[in-house]
Amino acid sequence: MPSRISDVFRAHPVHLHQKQYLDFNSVKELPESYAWAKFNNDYPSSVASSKEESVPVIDLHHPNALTVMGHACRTWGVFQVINHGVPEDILHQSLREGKNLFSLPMQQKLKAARSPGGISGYGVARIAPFFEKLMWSEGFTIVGSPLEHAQQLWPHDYTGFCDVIREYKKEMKKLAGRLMWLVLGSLGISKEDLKWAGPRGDFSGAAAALQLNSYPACPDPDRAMGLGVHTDSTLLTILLQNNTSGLQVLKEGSGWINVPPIPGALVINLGDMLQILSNGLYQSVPHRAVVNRTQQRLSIAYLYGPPDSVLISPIPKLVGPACPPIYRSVTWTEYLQRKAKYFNRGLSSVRIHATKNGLQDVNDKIV
Ligand SMILES: O=C(O)CCC(=O)C(=O)O
Ligand SMILES: [Fe+2]
Repeated sequence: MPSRISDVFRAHPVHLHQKQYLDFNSVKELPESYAWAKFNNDYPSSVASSKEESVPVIDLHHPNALTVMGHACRTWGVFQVINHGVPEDILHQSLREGKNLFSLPMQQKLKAARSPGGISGYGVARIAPFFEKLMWSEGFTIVGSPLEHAQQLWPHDYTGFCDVIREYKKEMKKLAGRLMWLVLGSLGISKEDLKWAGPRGDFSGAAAALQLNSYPACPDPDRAMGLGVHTDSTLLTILLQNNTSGLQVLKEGSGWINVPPIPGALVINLGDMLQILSNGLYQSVPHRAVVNRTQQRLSIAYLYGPPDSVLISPIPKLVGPACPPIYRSVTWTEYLQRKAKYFNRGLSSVRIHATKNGLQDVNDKIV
């Protein structure tokens, strides 16, 4: 069982899959192009963790929330939050809209297909080219207004979807700003230390995308993979999952740990930009999604990053002679381009003390 991150994150060669849209519901047997098991040991049934460890659950109303969050960020890079202030109604409505979307006939979904080189729309996971086998999932990405794609999906009835998505994004933006100050506060960082958070410190210029994911029931779940291991390129990601398990995080020394759905809770992942900002004190968490035989799993990821063109570098307060900056400054736009090219070596590609070839494996992460 690989329990070290370095054992799992191999350099994935790039695979140019024929663009494949599988109508998952019509498939009775796992197609060979989706069977991961024979090709490496990074498939679900080979790597279940035997340890009884669980991702911290943080009550945002608790007076100790900041301290507990600091510990969770240092040791896990992921936690769940409850009492987060987002109305349960809007969580349910968003999942329902996601379910409706993925239930549409394939030819309808393809009307809103992500164009080559495009960002928004329906399609396979963006990280697919870095894996040899295809993933048992479909996705829908929303950047900016959902209107154009919603009109393609539901020409006569798109306002319901748009209203819910707009409301959801508004709630997520508010929560993400709050979480940022808790995470940064746990490092001793205050509003004066981060000018790009804006004059009110509300991260008004922050950039974000919404990623809806569907993992259909799978005829051979032990040999399939919903979403391959990756870290998010974000500052942080707020993830809503329906009542079906599937998300797993990789914990150094422990292996894959399930992140079970808790009704009303949201999962928070730290991303690569926060690792840069915190000079490696807080690390982005490798995660993946596995599938099951009987139930469709849905998730909605709010991918939250800094304003596109702001140069992000380790916060000056966190560097000094004893801990020099590990990363050079980089905008989110540049970082996303690097991630699209180098994938799991994205962070290493902006390290200041890089190896001779300019790159290090992502897992030479600072511990
Ligand atoms: O579906 C999940 O639980 C994970 C989704 C995810 O990691 C992503 O969209 O980046
Ligand atoms: Fe992710």
